[in-house]
Amino acid sequence: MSQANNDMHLLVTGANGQLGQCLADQLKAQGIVHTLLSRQDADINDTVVLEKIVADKGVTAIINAAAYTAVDKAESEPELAKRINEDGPAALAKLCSRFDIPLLHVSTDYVFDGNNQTPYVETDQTNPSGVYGHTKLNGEIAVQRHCPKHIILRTAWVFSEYGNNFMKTMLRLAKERDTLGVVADQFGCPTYAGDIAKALISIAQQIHAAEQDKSGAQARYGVYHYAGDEAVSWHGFAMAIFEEAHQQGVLKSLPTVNAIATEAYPTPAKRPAYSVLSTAKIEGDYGVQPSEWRLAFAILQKNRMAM
Ligand SMILES: NC(=O)C1=CN([C@@H]2O[C@H](COP(=O)(O)OP(=O)(O)OC[C@H]3O[C@@H](n4cnc5c(N)ncnc54)[C@H](OP(=O)(O)O)[C@@H]3O)[C@@H](O)[C@H]2O)C=CC1
Ligand SMILES: Cc1cn([C@H]2C[C@H](O)[C@@H](COP(=O)(O)OP(=O)(O)O[C@H]3O[C@@H](C)C(=O)[C@@H](O)[C@H]3O)O2)c(=O)[nH]c1=O
Repeated sequence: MSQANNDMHLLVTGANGQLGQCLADQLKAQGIVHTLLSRQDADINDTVVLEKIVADKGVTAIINAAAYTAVDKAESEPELAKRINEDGPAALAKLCSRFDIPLLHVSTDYVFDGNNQTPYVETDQTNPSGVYGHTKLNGEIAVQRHCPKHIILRTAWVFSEYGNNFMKTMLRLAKERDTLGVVADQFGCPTYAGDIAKALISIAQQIHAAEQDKSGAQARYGVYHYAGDEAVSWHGFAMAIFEEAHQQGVLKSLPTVNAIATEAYPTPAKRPAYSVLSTAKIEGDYGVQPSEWRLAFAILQKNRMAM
């Protein structure tokens, strides 16, 4: 069931999530032929429905933006998290393999334990701490096992104008309270979902071109890290959010933001203390630049799109 010599047609699962909606915006803006599937349209585990869509539409690659992303809730719903983060990607990988098309799957910095002191590269040892990270890692393993033509894009600390994210939580809390406590001993790289969408589409286009290239150019598959260009603590991220929001007039006054230790903010799931991702490999192989998260954030604030 090969899809060779077709025009590119991207299928996006999880289309109502924050990454899914950014993908939809970019695909429409770039005039790329695509099909968007929300959970209501098709569950990623429902291979009968998905197989028909791939065949009928001549899909040439799938981008899986569907996931279970409630990090703390996953600790009490491990079976549901497994179904969405492991079984779903496994089903998609088998489907892509049957059609001989690439699967671009999205994963997380939470596959690492956070004990590194230098940015994580793709070959570093994984060792997730919580259910979410465990299920995401098992999803990666399933994709690698079942679909040779895979891109696993690990990203981190995602924010956007859509859905739920740390930026929106902070802006909401700043309206409700004068004082907040935010952990200052966990470090990572905020990443704008719109930039992840651009990165995924660019990779899909480059793979498609290589697959069509009769000269023998090879598509590069494997695990890639993609994240923001500057590492901060959650406290640093919160300060950046508030300062920009204040400057743009979104917040009338700055809240007091206390820098606290992880122990002072107990959560059901343990998070990595350090999950900075090196983006050197994706820059080298695909020419994709890291997310300029402060710039993206400023644009969202300026356009009043961050509330
Ligand atoms: N958010 C973050 O900070 C980070 C996210 N990531 C990864 O990035 C990817 C995108 O995350 P993000 O956009 O933030 O996630 P969201 O939670 O915003 O979106 C996930 C989407 O998946 C859908 N979904 C859930 N279960 C199924 C299912 N069984 N079948 C079809 N669709 C389903 C959800 O539908 P519904 O709305 O109906 O629940 C939701 O629309 C995920 O792989 C995530 O693990 C990586 C690092 C950081
Ligand atoms: C709301 C809040 C959170 N925190 C802390 C808790 C936690 O350590 C950190 C981040 O909190 P959140 O629960 O909002 O973020 P969290 O859900 O851990 O975000 C993660 O989501 C998943 C999907 C990923 O893949 C990760 O890359 C990462 O983005 O901030 C505070 O210290 N004070 C606060 O008021």
